[in-house]
Amino acid sequence: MSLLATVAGTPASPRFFALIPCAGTGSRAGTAQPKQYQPLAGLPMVLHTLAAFAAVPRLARCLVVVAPGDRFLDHPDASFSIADCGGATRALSVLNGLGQLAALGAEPQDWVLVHDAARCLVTPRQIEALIDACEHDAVGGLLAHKLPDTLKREAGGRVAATIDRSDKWLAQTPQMFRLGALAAALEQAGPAVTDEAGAMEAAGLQPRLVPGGAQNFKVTYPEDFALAEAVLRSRQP
Ligand SMILES: Nc1ccn([C@@H]2O[C@H](COP(=O)(O)OP(=O)(O)OP(=O)(O)O)[C@@H](O)[C@H]2O)c(=O)n1
Ligand SMILES: C[C@](O)(CO)[C@H](O)COP(=O)(O)O
Repeated sequence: MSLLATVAGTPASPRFFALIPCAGTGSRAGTAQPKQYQPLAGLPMVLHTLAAFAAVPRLARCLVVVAPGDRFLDHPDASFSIADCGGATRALSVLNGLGQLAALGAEPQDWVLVHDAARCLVTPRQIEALIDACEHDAVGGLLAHKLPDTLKREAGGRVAATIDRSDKWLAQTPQMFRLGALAAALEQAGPAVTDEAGAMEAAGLQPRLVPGGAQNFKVTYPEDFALAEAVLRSRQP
């Protein structure tokens, strides 16, 4: 037990941090600038993402990881911190961001909620639901969406089989794990792992699946922008 915890008489509670990987190029989106900076309903996409996290009082700090030299978000009174330590893959951007959080005072036992800048439709209620479901969990977990459609396996442009979908989920973000365990798992898994849960699974752990929702999709392809814009406008008063 740390000195602080001994003095206070109770174990120090882990804190909650948000880490937003925002250093991708958005190659599938076909936009001139990285997709996370495209205007949507009057604001750059990532500012919608950050507004959702700013509305969760339990978060101690939100760190945005951008590409080296990226000054798009520089702002003196921002409710978030920025580190231009993005890497060549999402996993490297997250790993570098975890190092920055540690340098800013986050402890290995603190929780980190990693969320794609490009999932701009996440709501404060969904973030709270993930924390509520995972804060007493030994491992942590992720928002995910149960597969809504019939699932096919393809071979040469034709259906080879219909797959049982009853146990299939689409992984979303945020994904919430302890900082120390996540950093170790990402180091071990290597730069190609596509989500935090995958790194934890490779370490032999079973992250908890927490229902997200169809609207928490990742803006990935050109047609996704119009859908995201429509949802954002439908939420405006
Ligand atoms: N080297 C990278 C790659 C991705 N990301 C971030 O990870 C999130 C999810 O990744 P994805 O949608 O795959 O974004 P991109 O890699 O930018 O897209 P694409 O694969 O189409 O190039 C995005 O917010 C993206 O900015 C990152 O921080 N660093
Ligand atoms: C983390 C993620 O959003 C979960 O679905 C996803 O893996 C991000 O990257 P991808 O390259 O589009 O899979």
